Amino acid sequence: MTPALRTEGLSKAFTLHLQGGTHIPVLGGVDLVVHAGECVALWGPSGAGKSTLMRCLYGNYGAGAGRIVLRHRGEDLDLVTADPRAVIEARRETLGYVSQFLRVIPRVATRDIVAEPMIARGVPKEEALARATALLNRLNLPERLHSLPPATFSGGEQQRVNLARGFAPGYPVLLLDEPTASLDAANRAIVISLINEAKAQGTAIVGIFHDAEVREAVADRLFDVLPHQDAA
Ligand SMILES: Nc1ncnc2c1ncn2[C@@H]1O[C@H](COP(=O)(O)OP(=O)(O)OP(=O)(O)O)[C@@H](O)[C@H]1O
Repeated sequence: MTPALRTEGLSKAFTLHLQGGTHIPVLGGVDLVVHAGECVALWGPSGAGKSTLMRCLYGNYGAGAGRIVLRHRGEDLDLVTADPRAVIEARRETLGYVSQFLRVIPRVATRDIVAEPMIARGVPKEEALARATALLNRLNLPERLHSLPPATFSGGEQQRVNLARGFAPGYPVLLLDEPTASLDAANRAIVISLINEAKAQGTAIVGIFHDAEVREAVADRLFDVLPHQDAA
């Protein structure tokens, strides 16, 4: 089976230009393979490079070497060399990302923030808004908050808005960076259900789950992210 997402020899280092060009190697030769319907949890000590790998997978960080191959529209797309427009299109159609923190857009209502990626994928506005409302309700976000911008929401409320926005479109590949970090037990259980339902529908998931209970409930396997040998 063709993987939904894979990396081949992915390396990433940071160069601190304001610190005399200090070179910090983080990822070295990472070969990650994720298939449709499975959830792979990134695993490794603090500082090993899990978040860095996640950001590379979404194309937020350029790679130093190697390939990041996404199955997009039935073909392989190398996110490392792809044209920026192709990356944007892949994010719209194929690759979703739920980061830990919501990037708040001023004055835009929560319901619209959640509906926006669905509308961008061609879902009619009314249907997108209805799906947004249903998912926000499922995540226990009080209905009185749906029409407000989330700037003043609590950390857990903002995380649930982010989760609704990431899960609603049904991306074939979903990246989850600590999706339950700010949530209580009841909402964590709902997120576990959402992840397992997405897997059952064929979504390939890569996640960072510091919460052992969540990780054990959703992850099919762990992928070791090792501290770079030059960094030891
Ligand atoms: N933008 C950056 N510039 C310079 N160094 C960075 C940058 N981002 C991350 N690093 C460094 O890369 C290393 C890996 O960081 P990263 O956040 O990916 O680790 P992590 O495995 O996710 O850790 P944690 O489990 O603590 O969140 C760290 O040593 C960090 O200092």
